Amino acid sequence: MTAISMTDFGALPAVRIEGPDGAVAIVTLYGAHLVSWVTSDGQERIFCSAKSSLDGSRAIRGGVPVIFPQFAARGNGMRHGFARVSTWRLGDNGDGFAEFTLTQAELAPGVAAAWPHAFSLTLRVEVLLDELRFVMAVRNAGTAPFPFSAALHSYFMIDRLAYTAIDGVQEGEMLITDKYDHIYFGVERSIVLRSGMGALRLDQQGFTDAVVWNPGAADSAALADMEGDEYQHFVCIEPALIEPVTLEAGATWTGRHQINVVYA
Ligand SMILES: O=P(O)(O)OC[C@H]1O[C@@H](O)[C@H](O)[C@@H](O)[C@@H]1O
Repeated sequence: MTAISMTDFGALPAVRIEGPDGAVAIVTLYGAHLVSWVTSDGQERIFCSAKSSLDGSRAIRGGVPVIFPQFAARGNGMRHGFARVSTWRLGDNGDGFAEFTLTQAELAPGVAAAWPHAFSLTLRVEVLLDELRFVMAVRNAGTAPFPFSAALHSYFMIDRLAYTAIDGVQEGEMLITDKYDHIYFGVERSIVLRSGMGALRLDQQGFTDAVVWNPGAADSAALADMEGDEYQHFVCIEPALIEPVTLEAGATWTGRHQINVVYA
């Protein structure tokens, strides 16, 4: 059985997507936020903080936040955009996949007034054999162009930072021991994340850049929604479109991200 069903994650309504090999992903309607991906070997691959709000009062800390239409504080709007704090609608769905949609109509009135563009955002989440696949599409449904940035701010679970290496973002293997926050522009290769929990291969199309982030001990202690040494147990590797792209009226931009389990 590879169907989808409704569930809860904390106080948030969510969609459970089961793949052909028994892998399961959970996506909350709040943010179209993937909060869990358990592969067929029973291993959780995605980090979510034990202190995260799970009631829609603020963005979820962990999972795969959808960043749109602004990256971080690079603009005058809401930090990392409004998509992660808006409630999306469940759209087309079937065996092993679900699509989520957000348009101007779903936005809180203040948010819609601050970003007055007719848009349609779709996120397709598909659970395949040892693979998680995202397709994010932004459509300009209005009559004038608008600029946007986008990212899938993926928090990957690792056992410890010290046992973790990232390949494919720079020359040679990259190691993180504490705070790290860097944008790699023009990523063209597969990225491989290796940790004591095995390896994941990350591929992206449409997203031109990748952000690698970990808050380290000091910044993590300052985050109200992260506890203790949790920063040791994730690394964010985010397919991103950092420099705003102008989308013409009627046009659609598509970004894709595939995460594959790599067996040695
Ligand atoms: O705390 P937020 O808004 O979820 O942002 C987390 C991090 O997101 C990353 O994408 C940024 O590069 C970091 O600078 C930022 O701290």
